[in-house]
Amino acid sequence: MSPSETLTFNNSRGGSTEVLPMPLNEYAVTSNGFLPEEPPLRKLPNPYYGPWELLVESLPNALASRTLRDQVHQLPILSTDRLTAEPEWRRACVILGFLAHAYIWGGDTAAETLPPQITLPFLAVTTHLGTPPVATFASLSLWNFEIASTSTNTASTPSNTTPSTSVPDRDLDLTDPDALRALHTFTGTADESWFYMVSVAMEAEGARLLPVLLRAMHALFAARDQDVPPATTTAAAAAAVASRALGETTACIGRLGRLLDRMDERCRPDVFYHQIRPFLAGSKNMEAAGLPRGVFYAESAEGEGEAEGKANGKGEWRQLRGGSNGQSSLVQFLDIALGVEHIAMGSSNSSSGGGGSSSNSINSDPKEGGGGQGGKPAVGFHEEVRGYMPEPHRRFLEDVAARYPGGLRKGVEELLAAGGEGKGGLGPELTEVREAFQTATRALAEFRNKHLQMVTRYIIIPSRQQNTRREVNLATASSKLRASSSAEAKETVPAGGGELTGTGGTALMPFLKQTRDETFQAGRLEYR
Ligand code: HEM
Repeated sequence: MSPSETLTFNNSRGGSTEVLPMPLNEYAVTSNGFLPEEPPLRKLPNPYYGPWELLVESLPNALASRTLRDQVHQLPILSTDRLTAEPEWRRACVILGFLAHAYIWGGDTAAETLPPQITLPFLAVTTHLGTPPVATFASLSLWNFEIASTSTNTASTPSNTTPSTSVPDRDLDLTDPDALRALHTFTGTADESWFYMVSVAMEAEGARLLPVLLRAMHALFAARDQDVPPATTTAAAAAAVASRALGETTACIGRLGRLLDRMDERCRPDVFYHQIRPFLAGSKNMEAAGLPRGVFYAESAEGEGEAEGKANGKGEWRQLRGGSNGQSSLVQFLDIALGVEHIAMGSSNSSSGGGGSSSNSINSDPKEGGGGQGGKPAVGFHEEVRGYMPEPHRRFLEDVAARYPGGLRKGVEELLAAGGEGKGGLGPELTEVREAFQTATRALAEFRNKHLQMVTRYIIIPSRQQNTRREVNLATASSKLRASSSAEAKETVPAGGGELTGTGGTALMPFLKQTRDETFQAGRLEYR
């Protein structure tokens, strides 16, 4: 399809039909952006799945009483044959993601083997949805919310009276985290629900930018592709569309930042670090937490002995990242649209100056972890975590990037190159679009700065406080020693020494600072 062709997108909110350059509904992108159009199912309708529902409903109690693993062993191995519509598959993914992480991290030591009661259906469900078999941003946040204010399922409502779906209400404002509640948590705390719901509200807030930025990229690329002299009304009109879109982007990123600030209202840093975060951990780079080989996904009862070297039953060792907001498609969309480029840490092009893959590298293969070595090309965090997004969202990002390479940065640079000073033509429009672009990239970089400060409050500072809990979990495991002499790394040293890492072994602060700096960098246009 050429850039000038358009397809329609039926925006069910308000019933209006917008003309957009890409068919968003083919990418499971809705009027709520990467969130589903309707609130997620609160219960699988087929009573066959009752045993899963019962267990996930009582998850915090089962974890607190240390009975979760026994209860999982008593589950029947359920087939996915009775899942029909997409919301049911997503609901199953939410349930199994919570059960899997609760099973692995809900004991005195980490469980090296995931039993077939979880593994078999989880593999089938995640194959269907195109995600790895692990809790992801999608299963923890995008598909795990309900409307608190209109819901009949209050905390005191027994689960057997819970209706199978939330009440759809098109006027509901998903951008208000006060109106939302997580369907499931590990800890049963309001802190954990708030942590997920702030993210949902941000996704809803950012949803409006998807059509706006697509139209702007479309306008600039279409103007460029028209074989006409630079200083035309087409180019001027395109510059005006882009300026407006960038203005909206700046305002929206400001609102995203204000939502991020609201995290502190109900999610306490010590609760996050010591109680919630341990359950979000994955199985990659988790040697210190007792998972040197990752987790064995047993596909038969015999396979359960594999971790102890007892049997050669069916199954597979997997090393996967844990759930992280870093898997948000919205932020990656903003990067693509603004032309922000992230270089894999440790690759030779790295702006942080590293050469080749290093021990602090966040490079890895999405399925196996630890890549970027042994001659394999370096894969950066952002590229890697695309493998943790639902398949249609990943495809959407890839298609947008392929269709508009370099995004608005490239589009604006080309306008400036073609119609810049001394070439006549687009004077004020050019100045306006250049400034709008620079303001928008600065807003995104400042958003990342805010996020950095949040990581300091929620991870760095609590990591320096003594953990009195006896579980082996990410809170303790992530503080493992990492050889590093850089000044930045020293800032991140926790109480016992060493460098803090993210959910997939990321050298945390250097990585986040590099990501922020690359965002600022995009604002330094090649043509001024
Ligand atoms: C208590 C709140 C939060 C903490 C402690 C936190 C922590 C982290 C950590 C440790 C990473 C490094 C990568 C990883 O380990 O997966 C990360 C990355 C990231 N986080 Fe957060 N995060 C928080 C909230 C959020 C929210 C609400 C968003 C909403 C979009 C977000 C977006 C991102 C993004 C996009 C990345 C990837 C790096 C980038 O592109 O800038 N985070 N975060």
